[in-house]
Amino acid sequence: MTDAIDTAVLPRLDDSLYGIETRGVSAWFGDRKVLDRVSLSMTAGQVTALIGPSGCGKSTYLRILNRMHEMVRGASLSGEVLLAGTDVYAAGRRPADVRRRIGMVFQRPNPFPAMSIYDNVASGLKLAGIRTDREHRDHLVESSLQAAGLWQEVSNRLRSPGGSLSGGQQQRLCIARSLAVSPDVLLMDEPCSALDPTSTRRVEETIAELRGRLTIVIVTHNMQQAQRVSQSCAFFLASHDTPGRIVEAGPTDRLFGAPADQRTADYVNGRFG
Ligand SMILES: Nc1ncnc2c1ncn2[C@@H]1O[C@H](COP(=O)(O)OP(=O)(O)OP(=O)(O)O)[C@@H](O)[C@H]1O
Repeated sequence: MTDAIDTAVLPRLDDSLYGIETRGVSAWFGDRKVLDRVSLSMTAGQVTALIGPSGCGKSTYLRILNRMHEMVRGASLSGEVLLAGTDVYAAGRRPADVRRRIGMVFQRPNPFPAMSIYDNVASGLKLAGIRTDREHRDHLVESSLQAAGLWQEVSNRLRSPGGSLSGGQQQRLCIARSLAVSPDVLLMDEPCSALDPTSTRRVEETIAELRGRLTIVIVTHNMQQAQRVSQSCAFFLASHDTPGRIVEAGPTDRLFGAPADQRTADYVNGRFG
């Protein structure tokens, strides 16, 4: 094992936090424009929540951040996505490398159900092409499960299948799998929408514990959740003839307590959407 590999997969420390920023990002599916010049800075080590009514482009925006948008046939985009000051769409940058630095957790937990809990977490390393020896892998699996808040519940059954866990545990397993490769950014697309309230709380606790260790961007429809987990918020809005735009972005307390735009006030107070 080389030092370079070791450093690449060690749990992240505060001094290596990177934020992510977009400048003038627009997106299309075919010739339909769904996002219009979205500029947003997502602060290193903080949780940024993307909120807004259904169809305003939140998930599309999230998927642009780690180059998943381009996997959809006919999809295109313009603008810049800067991670540590470098455009993730720069010529020569490999999408797989970008996705390793910017991980994603989806709406429905998607562990490999027949694969063991241990191997599910280790699969993150394998998929990223990171080779480790057994001892180091054990360490990474444990520290990733610890960071995802699942270690205590599974440490005595690491060889049980991932599919034997509850929905909430499976979602934390997916978080652990993402963390195993030490990403700079974790994207979460409505990670609790398929979970019961208790599991939701547990995932929210995990998000709170991860704060300060990496940068998190979460899409949520749940206004209470946005207030509980995020420090910054961006409110997206689209209409039938206008693509999604950011109406307002800033500290979560301000967006909910003293929004500058009436549409933000109406949305966060549940008057539409
Ligand atoms: N694969 C696709 N092909 C064509 N159009 C798409 C595709 N995915 C999304 N869209 C369209 O792009 C627009 C933005 O969708 P997106 O899913 O990003 O919105 P959203 O704000 O995340 O919605 P929701 O909150 O319902 O998940 C919508 O009009 C949607 O119909």
